Amino acid sequence: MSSTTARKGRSKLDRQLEIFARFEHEPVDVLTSTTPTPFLLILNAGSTGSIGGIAGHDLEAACKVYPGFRAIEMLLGRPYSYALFDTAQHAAAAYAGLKDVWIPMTHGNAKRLLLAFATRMSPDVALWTPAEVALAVPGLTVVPGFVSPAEETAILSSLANSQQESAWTTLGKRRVRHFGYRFDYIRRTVDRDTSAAEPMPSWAERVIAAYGQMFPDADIPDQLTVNEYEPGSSIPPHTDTHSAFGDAILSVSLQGDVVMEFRCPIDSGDHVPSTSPSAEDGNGSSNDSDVLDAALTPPPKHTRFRVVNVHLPARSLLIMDGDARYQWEHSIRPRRTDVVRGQTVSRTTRVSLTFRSVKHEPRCEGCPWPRACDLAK
Ligand SMILES: O=C(O)CCC(=O)C(=O)O
Ligand SMILES: [Fe+2]
Repeated sequence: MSSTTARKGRSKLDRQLEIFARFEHEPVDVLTSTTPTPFLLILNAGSTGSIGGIAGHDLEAACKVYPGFRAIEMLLGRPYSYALFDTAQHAAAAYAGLKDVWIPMTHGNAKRLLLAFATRMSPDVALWTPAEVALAVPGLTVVPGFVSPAEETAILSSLANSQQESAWTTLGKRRVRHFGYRFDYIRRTVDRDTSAAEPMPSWAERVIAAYGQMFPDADIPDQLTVNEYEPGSSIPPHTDTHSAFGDAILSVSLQGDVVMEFRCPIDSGDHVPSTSPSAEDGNGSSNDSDVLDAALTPPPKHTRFRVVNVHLPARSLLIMDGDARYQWEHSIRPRRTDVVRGQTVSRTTRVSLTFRSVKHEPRCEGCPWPRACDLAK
């Protein structure tokens, strides 16, 4: 390559980096890394169509010949995308192979990719592979296909039994129902009198048994909250009450998919570079009049968060443990659509089964996450 061409290439890269930084609201040096990361950033191939309109499958075809390739992530309306690799070394090999190479496109000419390494994925990308989720939020596990379609149908029809209509409580725009133990929304803790809740149904015992088989060392849940969300309904950001429930919190998604948001205050010892505006800045949760199974103390205004969106497909199991359970907050934003793998998908009714193990005394000894702990307040 001549030095003039190299100079031109460099300034084009710089320009695209600036555009990228504007979308991501962070400086380029925070968003990108000079040493390889698993996130290969493709600065001139996105889903806008205005910058050459390379298709996702063209990028995939170019990347999948490199070992360790996992997926292409595109965001609607953004001029950049990501190629995800298992490790930084795999991404480095692909970078070396793809840099300065013309990539054939289905619709038209070839295109030369402008590449860099990103320190993380955009928080607007909903993660959808279990490996990505585990990397992004410590203690978070997604098990796709945990419940079979037949079991899903059986559970939903049992819950739809019209004779049990009165067992549901409406909270904001969602309905809830408690089995095993009830949650006391006034005292914001679990009601330890088992007669206050419906007994665990046989289908819940089957779900618990399947979990116990998969994770033989885990505590066996004895409390279940069923949430039913219509499209557009939400649950505000919260951490499930530390003093009331044990380590793992499980959520089984049924009937509809959703994108769940996880967030962690930036200065809480989790030193990660990604930020996103606080919910007060426009995602609708400050107007959320909802109540939930948590000691909810809103974080101070202008708190900056590391935000990770996670796609929960119907019939998947989500496990929140460790930091994900005790430090990160989870929420469902009040939207009618989610963006998953670059596609806008309409939400449908979603029923979630949240399984927890009740602590028989309120306690959370020596909590390493005091900021999120109801007893440390
Ligand atoms: O709908 C879900 O998956 C989560 C529900 C939840 O966070 C809760 O009930 O505490
Ligand atoms: Fe929760």
